[in-house]
Amino acid sequence: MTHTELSRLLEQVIKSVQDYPKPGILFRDVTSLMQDGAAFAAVIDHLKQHYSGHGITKIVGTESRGFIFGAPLAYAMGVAFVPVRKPGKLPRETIAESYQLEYGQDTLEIHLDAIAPEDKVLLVDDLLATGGTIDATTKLVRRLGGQVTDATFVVNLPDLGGQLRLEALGLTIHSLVDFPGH
Ligand SMILES: O=P(O)(O)OC[C@H]1O[C@H](OP(=O)(O)OP(=O)(O)O)[C@H](O)[C@@H]1O
Ligand SMILES: Nc1ncnc2[nH]cnc12
Repeated sequence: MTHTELSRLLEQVIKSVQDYPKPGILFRDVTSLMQDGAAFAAVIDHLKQHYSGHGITKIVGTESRGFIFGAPLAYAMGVAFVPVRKPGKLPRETIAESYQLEYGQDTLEIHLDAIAPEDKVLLVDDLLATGGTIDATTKLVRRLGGQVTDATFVVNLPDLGGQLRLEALGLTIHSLVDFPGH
């Protein structure tokens, strides 16, 4: 399946919910994509192919929807998966970064021993909005000495500016479908 064909499929299977979780937010719901096994597999297969030969050693996925795409991609690529979690969820020693969301503020944590300096890390999340989540995740991985050059998303909301924000951090962004507006 080409990137264009996959984009068209994702436009059809990802449902939109007006005013969730707050008035004014148009929520792009990837659970409707996961309910379609062929579409879910097409996403993972595409990303595996896209990143083959990039020398990726670890995938970092951000709680919670980043786990849904990051873990199967890590399995498919035969590399490690590292979860970045919301506060107080990781049992061993962590470092933390706070960030702004489209609809709130939060903190993310990573285990101190999860990244080694030689690691080449791919960041995975379901959706790119303002970029705050992956900005914070990039900082966590870089503080541990990991190399981060790429981040991938199923959905990009280009009008929220996340892609430009992450490109300013030196990341190359690959996303599968763009939805205009907020
Ligand atoms: O680009 P940003 O403006 O940071 O927004 C995108 C982030 O927001 C959502 O996660 P959320 O924090 O709602 O958590 P969830 O995955 O646990 O639902 C989404 O899954 C991304 O991680
Ligand atoms: N509009 C949106 N839809 C789904 N998840 C989101 N995370 C941040 N903004 C979002």
